[in-house]
Amino acid sequence: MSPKTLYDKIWDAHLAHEADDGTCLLYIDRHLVHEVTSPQAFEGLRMTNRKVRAPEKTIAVPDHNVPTTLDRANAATMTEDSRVQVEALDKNAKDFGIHYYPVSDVRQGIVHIVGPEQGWTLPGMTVVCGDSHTATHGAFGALAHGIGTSEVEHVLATQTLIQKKSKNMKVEITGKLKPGVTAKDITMAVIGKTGTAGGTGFVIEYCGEAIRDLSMEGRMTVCNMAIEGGARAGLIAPDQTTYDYCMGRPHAPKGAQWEAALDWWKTLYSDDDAAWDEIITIKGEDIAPLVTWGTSPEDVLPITATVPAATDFDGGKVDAAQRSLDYMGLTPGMALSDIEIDTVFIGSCTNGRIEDLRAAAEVLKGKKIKVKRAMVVPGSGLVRAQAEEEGLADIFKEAGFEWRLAGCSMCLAMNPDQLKEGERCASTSNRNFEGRQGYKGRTHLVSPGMAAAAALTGKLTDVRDLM
Ligand SMILES: CC(C)[C@H](C(=O)O)[C@@H](O)C(=O)O
Ligand code: SF4
Repeated sequence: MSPKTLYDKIWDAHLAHEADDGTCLLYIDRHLVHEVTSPQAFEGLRMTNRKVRAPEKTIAVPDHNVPTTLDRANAATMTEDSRVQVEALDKNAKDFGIHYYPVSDVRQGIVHIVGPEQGWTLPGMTVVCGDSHTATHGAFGALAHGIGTSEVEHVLATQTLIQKKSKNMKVEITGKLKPGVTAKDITMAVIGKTGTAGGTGFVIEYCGEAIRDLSMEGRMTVCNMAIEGGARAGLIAPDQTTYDYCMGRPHAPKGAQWEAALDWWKTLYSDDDAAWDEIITIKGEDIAPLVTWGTSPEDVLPITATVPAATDFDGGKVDAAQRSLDYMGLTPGMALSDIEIDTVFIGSCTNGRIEDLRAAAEVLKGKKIKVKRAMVVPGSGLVRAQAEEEGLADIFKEAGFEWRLAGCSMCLAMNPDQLKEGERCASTSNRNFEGRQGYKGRTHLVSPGMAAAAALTGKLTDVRDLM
């Protein structure tokens, strides 16, 4: 047998049909659904009198539009558009008989946090969702693709996805990370190196000692941002860390089925002599705590650096860099650590898991924030409950953070949590595009520890100075 990458193995195991032009039909094991990209898909089924092909493999949860304040059960806190989308999901879930975690359920949260938490996402699976950050699930060694609304309809109706095979890229992070450096810094460092288009046409497998050393939470953070690097998916081969995370989850296999699953999962790695179309290597010890200065996730610099000048960039990027600097209101040459922040957001499918909250709480313990507004939005109701049990919620509240209910929140301006014009935010989310967190809002992407540090000083701050 010819050697294969992990991607090749999962692909081959799910290939239902291949046409002469290379167009393939992949079988889909899990279809995750949220309120924004699904209403028309369900409407399409209704209009043609079709059912959901595999309701037992289809899981829905509202997350993007839902308010995160304690009074959210009161629909008046939602805009009309949001209310319509969430109500449509309530109805569609019921009418089509799919698994559903409504807003009132403690298990509700961001779809990419709920799926793994409930044991829906498992190694070797194909996972899709009408959402680009579906890449997150690759942390389990699952082939996870973000899809568009017409594809959502196709998967609902057929449980298959039309795809062309991507190329294989290996991203190796060698050695150990330095203190204060996290999974978020790894994934930002990769995008800083490859650029937002570097992954185009590829599925990336992350490997190396620094990746192996990460918890599942950290691995999800890394794969989450594969999409910001342009990749079709991100993957990490499953190992004992993965099995330990999955074991005992509500929808993970049990008993003999667990043993059988484990036998298959243990075959899920890239063979030593597998062929790679591209290989990128970064030394773990070279990665510093990073921040973004511009309006693209590739605009990363170590917190110890200064704001660049547009002329520092190659011809093609000069105009974009100037526009970024103007939008962000920054002067070249100023220290990144002198940039004043008015809002801090800790949450999102990148960094809204329990370990992220622990990392932020560690920095905040016994201290008070200096920023105007800071909020922690746990990625799910269960993350929230666990953080309360561990005393993290008290640390956040005593420091001056708002302690919210689960949802996408200020990761994107689709719900009431938004930046005002000109406001500047240190955010643990994954996109710093213009207007992403609110009209004319300014976003600096950072790790949870760095977000906490910024909250304490009122400026972008090197978390290592507070450790
Ligand atoms: C709303 C949704 C389609 C979108 C995505 O696909 O990623 C959102 O989750 C985002 O992060 O921008
Ligand atoms: S948390 Fe942000 S990135 Fe993740 S799904 Fe929600 S809006 Fe998209």
